[in-house]
Amino acid sequence: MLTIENLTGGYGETDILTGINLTLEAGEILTVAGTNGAGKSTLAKAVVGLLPRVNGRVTLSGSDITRIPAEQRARAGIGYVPQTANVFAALTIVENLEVVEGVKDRKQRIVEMFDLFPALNERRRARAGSLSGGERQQLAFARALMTRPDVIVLDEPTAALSPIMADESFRRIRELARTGTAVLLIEQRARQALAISHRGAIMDSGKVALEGQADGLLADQRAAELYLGVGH
Ligand SMILES: Nc1ncnc2c1ncn2[C@@H]1O[C@H](COP(=O)(O)OP(=O)(O)OP(=O)(O)O)[C@@H](O)[C@H]1O
Repeated sequence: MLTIENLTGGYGETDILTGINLTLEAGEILTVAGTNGAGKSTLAKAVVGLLPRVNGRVTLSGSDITRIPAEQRARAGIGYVPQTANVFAALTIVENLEVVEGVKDRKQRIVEMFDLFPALNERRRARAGSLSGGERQQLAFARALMTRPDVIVLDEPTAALSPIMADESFRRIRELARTGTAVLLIEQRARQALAISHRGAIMDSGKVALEGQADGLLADQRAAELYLGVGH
């Protein structure tokens, strides 16, 4: 579904990412973990088309998308929920869903989003600016799902959430993958994320330091000591 080959790039002249190779199949969850500043969000931006300078190749269902702009990638099937929630504060919840571009059978899709996120349905006429961090994150997630993306890139979706809400978010991500969506999941809660993932990649200094099956990484002593935090 998504392949990243020998990806190098950054914001200016300095490379932040170097030689990244990753693949993601339909219905698969790939967790990308790693220390602060390792380049996880930069990788997300490279995939969705928001990194100014990129070398290497990104393909979606076999098509090279490395050079196409973000809006076009979104239309081609890449959804993105950035780290700081992507919602319009002055619009209500329902209006935020109504303004997403490129949605087929919009009314039906909004009903489906409210089924998936009941908390949003309860507050559908509330302005997004008045929502809690967790609700805002759900709205950003719902907005990204409106177009039924084939691949969704989630940048720390549980960062603003309580442990209980984070559990709910992980459950939702798992369900989404079961419907065939490929999920690139960037997470600080690495152990929990790996527990719902098929595979994982651990980044360090702009490179993939370790990569493999999620259960293998969870059992890997070196990964545990260096990156996952022993006992967490
Ligand atoms: N807009 C930007 N312009 C220039 N450099 C940036 C920009 N955003 C991030 N960087 C740099 O890129 C490097 C990687 O940052 P990135 O945000 O990708 O890391 P991260 O792994 O997502 O970290 P965190 O877990 O803290 O979010 C850092 O050195 C950071 O300072």
